[in-house]
Amino acid sequence: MSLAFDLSGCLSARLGDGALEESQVLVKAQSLRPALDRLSDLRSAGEGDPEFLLLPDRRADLEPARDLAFALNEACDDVLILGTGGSSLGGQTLYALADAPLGPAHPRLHFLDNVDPFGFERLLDRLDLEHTGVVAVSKSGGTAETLCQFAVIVEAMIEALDESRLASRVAVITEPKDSPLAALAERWRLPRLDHDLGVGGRFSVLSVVGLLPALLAGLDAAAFREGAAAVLDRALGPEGCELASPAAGAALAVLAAERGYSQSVLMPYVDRLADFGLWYRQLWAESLGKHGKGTTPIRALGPVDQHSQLQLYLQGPADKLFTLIRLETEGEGPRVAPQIVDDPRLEYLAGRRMGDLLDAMARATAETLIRNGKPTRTLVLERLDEEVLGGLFMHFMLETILAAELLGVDAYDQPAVEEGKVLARDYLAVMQRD
Ligand SMILES: O=P(O)(O)OC[C@H]1O[C@](O)(CO)[C@@H](O)[C@@H]1O
Repeated sequence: MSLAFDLSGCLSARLGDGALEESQVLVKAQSLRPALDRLSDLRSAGEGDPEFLLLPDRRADLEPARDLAFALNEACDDVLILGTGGSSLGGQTLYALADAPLGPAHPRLHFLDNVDPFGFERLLDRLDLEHTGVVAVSKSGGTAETLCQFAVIVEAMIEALDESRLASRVAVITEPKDSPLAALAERWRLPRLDHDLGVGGRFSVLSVVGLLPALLAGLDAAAFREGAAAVLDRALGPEGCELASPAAGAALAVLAAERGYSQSVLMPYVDRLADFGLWYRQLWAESLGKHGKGTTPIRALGPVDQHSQLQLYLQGPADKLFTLIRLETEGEGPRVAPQIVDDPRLEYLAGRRMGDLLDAMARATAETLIRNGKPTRTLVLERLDEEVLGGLFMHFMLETILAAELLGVDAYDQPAVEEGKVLARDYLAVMQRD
């Protein structure tokens, strides 16, 4: 499995004089060779940082996750996945791949990643807690929003089920060390999966953090890792600096940023990848946005955002680098019956399939962006399944850490977000308790 990213729409051959030359991108990508070799050595050694690179080759950690998924599947019609940022977005993206509704064999998953009491209480009111499971995910075990959700739900579950049955419905994924969430799990002897110590939240999608929700939805967890492994093999091997590689994607983003392209739009034409854009947004933003560096990730969805954002993309500031992802859908989906649209003005639609329209829209937008001089990278997928999605995750994680390498920033920390967290606690401290 390989992902054929096409960068030609970002280069002078298509965009004209003044645009980036292919050779510039390739030279920059080549400068990442030592970094790629380091990552390759790490993978061969089977240990070291960044540990997320080792996940595609692991299987043993999936066994306890399968057991937990099986137990929750047996007991629950609904499972709430509590957590935020990297503890939620990967799972949400994987879940979007599952066919919904999933049928009696699998529970409905609800990803609660916010603390707006309105939506929270509305969902809780609708659930039958007797048949509801909860998985709280937090790498640090100390995130206020997740702990607040957890405390509220545990109390409701104790009331509905009795404390003695809590461990049959509530589980936790957190690092194997002391934390407020770990202590609560210990207090009620809740089942617990380890969040790998060396895997950052936004790099955790291929760990049990993303794969437990996938297993709950009946997806093939190992296949995600196989797809990621295939991308990794190629990215770290002799083809690692060719134009379609993550190294070239990183080089392109950094070179484009130097020319004022300070925003990066990811626009899939696939509903099932709508959440992928949210996952990518955190990955790119938190990993690169430091010391005045980084570019702003923008999540779009085609064709719907053609009718909302495209005007700006075409005639607004020339500051955006585009990545369009399309799935081959020509000839697929429901057909527009010619007898219903027997109006000459609709002749272009008569007898066409919905997938024809989607495909035509995606191709037309890519071409229009390029004709208007907007650097546009495209990826055409022949299919979308666990293997391909696993490969996409790995491609973008590699692209991100390689861009960090070029920018000279640490891809794995997010020091600036702490300030607001501390201030929020100060505000809470002076609020009245009832
Ligand atoms: O998994 P945790 O520790 O609850 O953190 C959730 C998210 O919060 C952040 O630390 C940012 O506040 C993200 O990096 C992380 O994905």
